[in-house]
Amino acid sequence: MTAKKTPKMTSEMTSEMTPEMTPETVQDMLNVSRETIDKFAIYLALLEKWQKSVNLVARATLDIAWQRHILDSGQLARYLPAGCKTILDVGSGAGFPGLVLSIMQDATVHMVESDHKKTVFLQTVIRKLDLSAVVHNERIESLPAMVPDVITARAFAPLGKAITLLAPHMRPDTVLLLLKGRNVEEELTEMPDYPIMAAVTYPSLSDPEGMVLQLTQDH
Ligand SMILES: C[S@@+](CC[C@H](N)C(=O)[O-])C[C@H]1O[C@@H](n2cnc3c(N)ncnc32)[C@H](O)[C@@H]1O
Repeated sequence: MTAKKTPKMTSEMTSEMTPEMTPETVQDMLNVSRETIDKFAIYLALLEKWQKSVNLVARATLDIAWQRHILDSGQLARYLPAGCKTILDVGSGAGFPGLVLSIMQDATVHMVESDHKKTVFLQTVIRKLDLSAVVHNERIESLPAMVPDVITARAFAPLGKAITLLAPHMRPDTVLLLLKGRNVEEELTEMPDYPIMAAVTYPSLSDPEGMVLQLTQDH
């Protein structure tokens, strides 16, 4: 590990947030096919069905799932590096953003989730949609090093803790894409001693207070 460098912060793009989002609006914003939207619809129908017996997401978000879960997760696709083949999604929960990216992308998505019931749900969606995704029912702390092209996470851990836990899985060109809240700048000042040199934030397309945080490393 080398000395910590002050992250460079830049802010790009304007929010395209709109109220009452329909699947068609999300299709336009994510620039995906009708077939992809149909797969999202099957996924959300399974989520709604399973939510009756397993607490997968906050109940209040089910009515706004296209915006809160599909768009929120799917917006990360535009920040994936060209040729991205492997994604590690940590603390996947009900599959946000990991399963959404798996539906959208020609990449293998590894999802790490410590809760057994949630992993059974993830496996069910993977089978139903025949996705190229793998579920690891364990804590990230005990997962053998994965060194993927990209690591993603939403609502997993504060930035400092997340980087410490993810460090064993990062090679020099691994990109981190994290969905964060409005306190992201505060969290950036608390980063551990790790050679991350550039932090770029993008306003969220789905959440007026949210941010996409892209972290790349010193080579
Ligand atoms: C707040 S939920 C977020 C789930 C999903 N990413 C989302 O945004 O909807 C955090 C998830 O991370 C899982 N989790 C927490 N600590 C973990 C760890 N150390 N390793 C793997 N999974 C973990 C929890 O079981 C939970 O499902």
